[in-house]
Amino acid sequence: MNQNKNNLKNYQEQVLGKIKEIDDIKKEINYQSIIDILHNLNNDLKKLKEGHNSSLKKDLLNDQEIINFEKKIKKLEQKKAKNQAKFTNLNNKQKELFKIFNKNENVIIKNKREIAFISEEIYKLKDKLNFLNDLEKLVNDYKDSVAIENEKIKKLKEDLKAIPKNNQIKKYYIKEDIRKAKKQKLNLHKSKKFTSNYKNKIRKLQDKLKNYQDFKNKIKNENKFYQKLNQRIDNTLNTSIDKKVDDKYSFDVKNLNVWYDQKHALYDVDIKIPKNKIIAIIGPSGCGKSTFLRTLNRINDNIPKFRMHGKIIFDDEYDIYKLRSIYNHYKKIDLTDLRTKIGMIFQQPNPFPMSIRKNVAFSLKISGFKDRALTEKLVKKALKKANLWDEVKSNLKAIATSLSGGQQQRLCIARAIIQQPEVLLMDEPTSALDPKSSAAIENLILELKKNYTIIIVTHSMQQAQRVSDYTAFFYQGRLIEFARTEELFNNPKEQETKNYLKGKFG
Ligand SMILES: Nc1ncnc2c1ncn2[C@@H]1O[C@H](COP(=O)(O)OP(=O)(O)OP(=O)(O)O)[C@@H](O)[C@H]1O
Repeated sequence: MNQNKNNLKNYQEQVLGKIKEIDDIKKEINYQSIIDILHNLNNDLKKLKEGHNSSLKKDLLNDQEIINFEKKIKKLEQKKAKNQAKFTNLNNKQKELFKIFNKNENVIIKNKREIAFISEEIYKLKDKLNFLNDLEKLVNDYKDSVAIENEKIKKLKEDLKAIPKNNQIKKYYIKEDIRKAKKQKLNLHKSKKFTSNYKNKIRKLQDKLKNYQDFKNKIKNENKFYQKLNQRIDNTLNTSIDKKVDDKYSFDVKNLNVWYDQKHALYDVDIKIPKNKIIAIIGPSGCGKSTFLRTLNRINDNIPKFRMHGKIIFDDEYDIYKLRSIYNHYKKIDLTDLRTKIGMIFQQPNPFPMSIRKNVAFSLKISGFKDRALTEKLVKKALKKANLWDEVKSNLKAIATSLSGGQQQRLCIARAIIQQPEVLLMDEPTSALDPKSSAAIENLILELKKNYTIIIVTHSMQQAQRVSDYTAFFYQGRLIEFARTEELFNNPKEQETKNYLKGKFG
């Protein structure tokens, strides 16, 4: 363990050393403007050389000026070479760091699997131990029983002595009782032996359990170590030359086309969805609103003959159809993780047929989270965020389907929130609800905006205007107009949008 700790420490020092090297190079070459510097140097050199040649030809420069020019050219060439070398060095070092990041990430994933496996083993062992502990209690009972049998035999022997010699029948019965008691003692002995073997086993199992628990903690700590280290690497890489994001976007959709078999459902959609805003998607029935929404967390993948072309960048970094960073091809994202970050709420509330508490805690449970106390806290927090806590706190054990439609929808929102998503996709979340419940959901959406990007498909133009910051209008599979909601409704630019708002179709 200590040896391992030292190894990890050395490894950490190595990686931190690499990070420092990169930071130093960045500082030295002012990496943000390195491309500009190289570009300018190239231009200067070109000009100087041209000037030099033409001046020589025209005989306009004296010898000293020629020497000065040549010196200047040489100096700049050296500067360029030096910067270029540093730049190349920086790129190579960053590549190395990408690789280390990826390697660490693999270890983390492997360790997580191992932790899940060990947790399962620990669970089984504890079960066995409980059973054996019960058996051990029986051993103690046996001891008492043996003592009783001994007492019985002693008493019977005394009785036997006291019986007159000629009373053979009585003697026979007492001897029979003694024989039975001895037999019983023998049985008890056998049982005792049997159970004391188990005692050994219990000890062994307890040792094994302790080893497992220690091992689990060790892996957990190791993972914390790798995660911290990768965070450091990520921070260094994320300030790399390529990545410069001023405005933050949850999605950058580029040239998206979608087909269901022969049906071309979306055409060349380009849209950037700003972070922590509410975006309404409107348009007549069948224009592709749901298709667009469902393409953002890839649940359309499940539809047979679904096909897409184009690119969707999530959170300024991940290509969601390639499942990797656009800056670092080694940095991958898992589809399940992605869907955790992009929660979805459907038209019909769909609580599971289990208690309110279990519904909200569901995702924690299936991801193997076993800390009961923390689960309770997170469930409460999610229900509070979903504005449902006060209505259900006294009866968390009630079956979720007994709630009203509006409450069920807020429960589904709590179930999505507990996964700490970054985006909530909502497909007509209020169309199955009465006006009062709809208003509660709308208020909730407005509150949630602080923490999440919300994209909401709605048939109601009033709702779009009430809740959203931006509105996208789709028509016949095309994104016709995307603008601030006020602008789109008061001053639409496109003829189709004007027609739709006037109620000419849909
Ligand atoms: N699973 C599918 N298989 C084949 N075609 C589909 C499928 N899902 C949707 N479509 C078609 O794709 C087009 C877009 O449908 P989509 O459901 O995205 O539209 P929408 O604007 O959400 O409609 P609505 O407002 O009626 O819900 C429609 O012509 C629809 O018939």
